[in-house]
Amino acid sequence: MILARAEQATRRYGDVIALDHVDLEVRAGEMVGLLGPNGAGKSTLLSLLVGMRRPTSGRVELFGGDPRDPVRRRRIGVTPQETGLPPTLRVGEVVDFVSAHYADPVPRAELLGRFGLDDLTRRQTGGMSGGQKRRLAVALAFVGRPQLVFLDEPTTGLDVEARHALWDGIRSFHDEGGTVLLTSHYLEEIEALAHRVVVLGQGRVLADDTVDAVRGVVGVRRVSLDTRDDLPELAGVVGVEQADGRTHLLATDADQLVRDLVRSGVAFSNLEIRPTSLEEAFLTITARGDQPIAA
Ligand SMILES: Nc1ncnc2c1ncn2[C@@H]1O[C@H](COP(=O)(O)OP(=O)(O)OP(=O)(O)O)[C@@H](O)[C@H]1O
Repeated sequence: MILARAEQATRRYGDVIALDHVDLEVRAGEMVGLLGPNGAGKSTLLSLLVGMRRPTSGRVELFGGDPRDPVRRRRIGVTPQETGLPPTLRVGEVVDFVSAHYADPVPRAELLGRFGLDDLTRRQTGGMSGGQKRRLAVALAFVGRPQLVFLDEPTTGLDVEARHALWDGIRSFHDEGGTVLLTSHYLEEIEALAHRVVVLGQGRVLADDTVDAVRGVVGVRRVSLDTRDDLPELAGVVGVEQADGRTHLLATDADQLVRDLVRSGVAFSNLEIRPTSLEEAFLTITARGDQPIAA
């Protein structure tokens, strides 16, 4: 069952094309990661799907109908990128206020416990750390027992421990059958949580596939070596890095690169070839910009 859908959705802000004919389907039970650099259009896509903005052209659907319909919106949970919590209200009061909008909200203690906030029930939100506020903002997306949750960069500003606590909260929702669409700049976050990744670049879908497949499609390998020589122009090299006294080349065809290196007469040692991380694959895809690599 498709819970949210964009069909050829385009959104302009004046001259800026934030989304350019985007197709996306989110099915029940999925956890989908939306990846893309700053300005790729991730937040805009979420704002269309949750009914906060309308597409300039194309269609968006939530539970098979108009996302602006309050009946549909009551079945979703949202954490926007920026959250404003009333600073003088206590954490418990904020939760109670949001809960009051739903027929069967998650009990306060259970919700706060799930996100590691149970000690803070009586704290005014103005006295919370940035990370604590972020956890509360994410927790609030779950209070109405939503079927589908949209999280825009949920763990921005969190330290490692808080990030893991939040991942656990998101995972437990998903394990119980919930559906999640999340954006992130943390590529390890998508990898840790989601099986499917949609890569956006300059408003277009560059890839929509499993995390493994995206890596496979890109097929970039990291070729590392020690050399004192200047390297010649080498075909298929999409990135060069110097780190720890070694030279690292990101290559679309590592075998060919090694043959070219040997042929070039460059003196090198300690050659090592390994698969790239998702981050490297992602940078390669977005650098290619205009070439969609997967349907
Ligand atoms: N309200 C607006 N008015 C004008 N331009 C906007 C507006 N909102 C977004 N944009 C532009 O639309 C493009 C997409 O922005 P969007 O915020 O959707 O990207 P994003 O992928 O979420 O970026 P980030 O990772 O930085 O949050 C950008 O070029 C941005 O400057």
